[in-house]
Amino acid sequence: MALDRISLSGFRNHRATTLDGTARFNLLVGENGAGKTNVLEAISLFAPGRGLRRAPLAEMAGSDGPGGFSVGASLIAQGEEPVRLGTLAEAARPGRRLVRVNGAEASAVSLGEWLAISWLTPAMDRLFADSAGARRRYMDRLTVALDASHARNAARYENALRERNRLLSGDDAPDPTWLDGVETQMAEHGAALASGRERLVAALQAELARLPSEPFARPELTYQPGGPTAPDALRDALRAGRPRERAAGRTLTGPHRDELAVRMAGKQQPADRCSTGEQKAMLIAITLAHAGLAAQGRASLLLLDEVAAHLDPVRREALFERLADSGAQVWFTGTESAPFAALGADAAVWHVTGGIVQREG
Ligand SMILES: Nc1ncnc2c1ncn2[C@@H]1O[C@H](COP(=O)(O)OP(=O)(O)OP(=O)(O)O)[C@@H](O)[C@H]1O
Repeated sequence: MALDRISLSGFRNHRATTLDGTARFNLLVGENGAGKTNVLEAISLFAPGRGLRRAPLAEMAGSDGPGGFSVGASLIAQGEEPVRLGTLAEAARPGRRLVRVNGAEASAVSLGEWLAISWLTPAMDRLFADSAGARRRYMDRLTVALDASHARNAARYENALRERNRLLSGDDAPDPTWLDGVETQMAEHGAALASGRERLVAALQAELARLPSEPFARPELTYQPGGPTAPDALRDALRAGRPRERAAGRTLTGPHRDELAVRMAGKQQPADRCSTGEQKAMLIAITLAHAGLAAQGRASLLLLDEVAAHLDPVRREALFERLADSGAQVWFTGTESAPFAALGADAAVWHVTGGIVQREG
């Protein structure tokens, strides 16, 4: 299964772009600022959530258009009717993204029944050095691709956490009955959130352990919970922590303090102290492991923004081999096509210039 026809209308600098007859490997080539990443971002909207740049919808609407956008695609599976997928934002309904499957309105979460999308972008290069919050968001994004209900657990926990922090930081002493109710919510959704992250990291770790550690540095991942992970234990910890947390004015235990610890296999130092190239190699390894886990009989898409051109020839070839084994439909961006020559006839080359896309040949 793969996306066959993709169309962008009023999306950033793409007024009306259609990519017809996409291939197993697709290379978007063009100068800086041409609109290559914009195509990847549009495709990423077929995953539940905020897309590859985490941008607000209004920002994605073309600045010279009416203030909305639409992205459509057809998904083909051998011997079956194509499935038409669409997502759009309308100027009249700010902040709301509509999803359509075969013309009928659907939820963003339902897109996960059809597609699993993984991506790697230059913005993720700082993931290991960034704040723990960035790694929590990363864990959540990867978990949602495996289990869409994780997004609901995360949102409900966040809401309850915000409410508890509001109560703790108020001028008046918080009402204990109100706190009881909020903590029960936090315990239920927080335990589900923690268990989703824990399962993700265990599954990724198992997948990574099967891969050779050459030529891509293999990361070792550990999930470090920010509090008890069982509902009762979390509720007890929250209750016991009330005096201290009232003094601090915020909640100090729970999955909002989780951490994803990463180090390179065979090295003791944490990932943020590894070289830039080693960090990139570990990110590639995690992305490929995740794509392998996420596929589960669905169409698997990998969006690799400016990845291949930064690899040396040995690693680039190894990446292409692993991608060929993965079964995923792959979308690369690059400023030139030469680094992708080894993909040969399996790759479609799409030239992007000022928001206009043309297929080579
Ligand atoms: N809402 C918008 N409306 C119109 N144009 C936009 C909008 N948002 C971004 N752009 C334009 O899109 C272009 C950037 O596109 P994109 O990030 O896809 O470039 P790219 O080809 O990936 O470049 P690079 O190789 O530098 O990463 C810029 O020219 C920017 O001005």
